[in-house]
Order: sequence, then structure tokens, then C-alpha cells
Amino acid sequence: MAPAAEIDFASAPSRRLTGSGPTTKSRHLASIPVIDLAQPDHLAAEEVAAACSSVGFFYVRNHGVDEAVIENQFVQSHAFFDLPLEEKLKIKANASQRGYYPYSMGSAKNSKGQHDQKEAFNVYGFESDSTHLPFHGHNLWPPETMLPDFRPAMLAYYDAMNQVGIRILRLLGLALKLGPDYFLPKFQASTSNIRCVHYLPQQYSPADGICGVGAHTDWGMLTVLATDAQPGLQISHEGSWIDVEPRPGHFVINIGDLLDRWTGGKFCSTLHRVINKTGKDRYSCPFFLAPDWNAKIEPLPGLQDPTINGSQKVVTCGEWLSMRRAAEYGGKPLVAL
Ligand SMILES: O=C(O)CCC(=O)C(=O)O
Ligand SMILES: [Fe+2]
Repeated sequence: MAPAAEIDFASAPSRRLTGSGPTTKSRHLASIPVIDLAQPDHLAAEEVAAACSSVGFFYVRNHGVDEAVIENQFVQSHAFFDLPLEEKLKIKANASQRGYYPYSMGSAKNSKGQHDQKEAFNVYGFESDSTHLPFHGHNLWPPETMLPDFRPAMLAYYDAMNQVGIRILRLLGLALKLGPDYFLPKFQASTSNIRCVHYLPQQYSPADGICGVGAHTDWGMLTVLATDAQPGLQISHEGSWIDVEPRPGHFVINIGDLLDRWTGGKFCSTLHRVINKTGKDRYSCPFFLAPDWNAKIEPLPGLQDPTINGSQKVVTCGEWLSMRRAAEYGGKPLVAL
């Protein structure tokens, strides 16, 4: 892998902001698109193209995922976060980014000196003995004697999310007029992960840097998000923070930085944050879809971005993820071991 300094760092800024972001105003946007995945692919792809080149976020419905798989993930996530802290810390996240992130450890400090107000648990779809490489390693699990259903529930959820992700990849290929299978060869042993997240029922104050998740863009290809019934997710749109209301039976999809770059900015990775205002606990589970570690992210035909240092350098997915992490965490390891 090329050292990070040789990679096009300028095109991978950390877009994490502090404070309230574009404005303190928050309004409801009725028009976050809802895309019905039961319709024929060529019609869904047109709607995907429109959503990705405008708001960068959309809901999907009729996604085909069994409700029980989603429900089991949330039940097991609750059960895990309810464990005593000392038990959770036994599987504290290691350098491979897998396992438990206590409050204040799963994010870089923002300029107000605050971490994200959340605890989280990461599971990756690939496992590897090459632990000298970032993001490589083995998943960590709570003991079966304690939570026997946790691991199967999380693996089933990962598989279901991966299927949704592949469906969206096919629509993206169609939307970009590259064909439905264009992206698939680069997602054979993907570096994707799910992250169970628990937000505290506390007072949030974006102006003081206290957020569930501070304003950020996602790093990878796209994100498939399930939340419980509590609102909290907001996206930055035309200078306002827009609430993304939970919709039963829907997932929220958003474009990540890697796809933004890959399309030369045609499809946008939109700034978003979580402010859990309800005074209740909030649980969510994003699936971060990312290509294979060695997949080359070559500019797509006709979609080079002339603003990126004259031409887009080819990076591998692994280089990209490492670079994004370094930009966000100042090159320090995510978790002090
Ligand atoms: O919990 C949510 O609604 C979104 C979380 C998120 O944006 C993230 O983890 O990247
Ligand atoms: Fe995000």
C-alpha cells in the first residue's frame, strides 16, 4: 500500500464540523425521496439518480428484509448495551475496529473538546489474520453463555444489509449508465460493517459540541440505516438542518465519500448529524457498504472531477479508508490500546 502522503490527501478532507453546522434552524423537509424497491429496476434507478445527485439521502421501502431480522438485531443490541460496563469492556474495540466502543471512545474530539455521546458495537463482514493492516482482524463477541443469540442475530442482520446494499449497487450502476453489474466485482470480499449504536437520553447542545454524532459525512460507498422510533438524524440541506423522521418499514440510504469521489462529485455525500432530543434512549444500526480492500477506485468514464488536483489519482479502497481515518483522527489510532 502506498504511504498515505503519496495519496491525494487534498481530496479527502475530514468534513466533520463542530457546533451547529450550517445553521441552528431545523425544519422538516417533506421531500426526502422515498424509493419503492418493488418497482422495475430501470424506474427505481431513475429515482436513485435524482436523489443521489440532489439530497444524497433517500428512504427505501419494499426492501424485502424480514422484519424479524431487523427486530432481532435491535433486541440483541439492547441486551448488549444493557450489560454491565465491565462485561462490555472485556470486548473493547481493538485496532481492527471491531467490538465495543464505550462512550467517548468511538469518535475523535471535536473543537469543543467533546466526543460523540454514544456507545457502539462494530461487526465486519470479512475476517483476516493480516492484523498488521488497518481494519483487518477478527470480530469480537460477548460470551455465548451471556448472550447466546447475539452473534447469529448480528450475522443475519449483516447478510440482510449486504443484500440491500448490493441491490442499491445495481441501481447505482444503472443510474450511472454503467450497467447493473458494473460495481459488483469490487464487492466480493467487502470491507463493510454494521455498527449498533446507543445514544444517551441526555441534553444535547450542538452549539457546545455535544451531539449524538457530530456533523460528518460517511467514508464508504453508501450507508443503509435502520433506526428505532426515536428521531434524531438530521441532514444539512440548503443551509438548514433537516430532520430525517423514522419511517417504519423503511431504511435510510445515504451516499458516502468514496462514491462521491468515484463519481467526481456527481453523487453527493451529504453532511449529517444525530441530536437525540427526545429525552429517551435511541438505538440505530447503520450498515456501511465499502468495496474490497484492494479494489481500485478508478475515475468512472466521463466523471472525473477537474477540481481534484487536475486529475483523480487511483486509490484502493484500503488506502481510502485509511486516509479518511487518518484525516479524522489526526493519524492516531482510533482506540488507545
Ligand atoms: O444513528 C443515526 O441515525 C445515524 C448515525 C450515523 O450517521 C453514523 O453512524 O454515521
Ligand atoms: Fe453517518
